[in-house]
Amino acid sequence: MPHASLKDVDLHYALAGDQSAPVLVLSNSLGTTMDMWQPQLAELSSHFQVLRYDTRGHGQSSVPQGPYSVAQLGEDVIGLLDHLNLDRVHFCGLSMGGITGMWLALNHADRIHKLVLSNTAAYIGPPENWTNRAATVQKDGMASIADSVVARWLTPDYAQAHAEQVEVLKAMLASTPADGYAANCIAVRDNDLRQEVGGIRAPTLVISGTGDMPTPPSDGKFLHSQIQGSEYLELDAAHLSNQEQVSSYTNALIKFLSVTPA
Ligand SMILES: O=C(O)CC1=CCC(=O)O1
Repeated sequence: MPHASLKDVDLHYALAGDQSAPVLVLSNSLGTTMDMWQPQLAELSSHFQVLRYDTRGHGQSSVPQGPYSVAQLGEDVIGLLDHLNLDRVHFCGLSMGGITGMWLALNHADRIHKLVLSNTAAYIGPPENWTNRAATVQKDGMASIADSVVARWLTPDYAQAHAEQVEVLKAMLASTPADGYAANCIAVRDNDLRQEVGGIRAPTLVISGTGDMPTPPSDGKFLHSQIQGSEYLELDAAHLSNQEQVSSYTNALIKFLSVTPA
């Protein structure tokens, strides 16, 4: 799959779907790759030109020297859009991907048409958790956190019934470069958009998971309360709600992104 050589990073990306359809960018969460969107890919590609990419430090993208900032993650998206001559796009990000989306909608409002903020928060504390997690993976490797982190991505009942999917997610996390993961932990740690998200003007859908512990519904409701005219959807899921509630998640995206605002 192609790479875009940007200022200080090579971004691995994939573009699928009808070239005349609106572009929808999908942005992955911390410790996953663009493959996290596999459950949505076929259906979304029949409505949109779907652009997925591996956030810097993840998957097959390069791992520039860290720590990173959310501004860097956002500028990577702008670099990728420029590289592909894409002017204005829909953007859906989950967790860290959602933070990137908030930053883009605030700092490059002219490039973002509609925004989906999924299982995310304007601020994910406490900071010491991120500092400790970054230090742990650099000392003990990614495998050392795989069980505890993935346990929070899916509800216990769902995980028990989908053991194979759990293993795929653990392998995805474990194969993330430790330096890249740690550098992104610091980007999440240092991000606080609570005072700014009220400035988002893009039509926005906020998606939460009832059983999401890292970014609980209270975080999604905060975003909904701050972003004028936003819509709110809560799914019966944990953090990776797109994996656990595949059809509800995909249908919600298609419905929201396809409606023309009055
Ligand atoms: O993996 C986690 O711990 C939850 C999470 C926070 C930011 C993100 O992208 O995932």
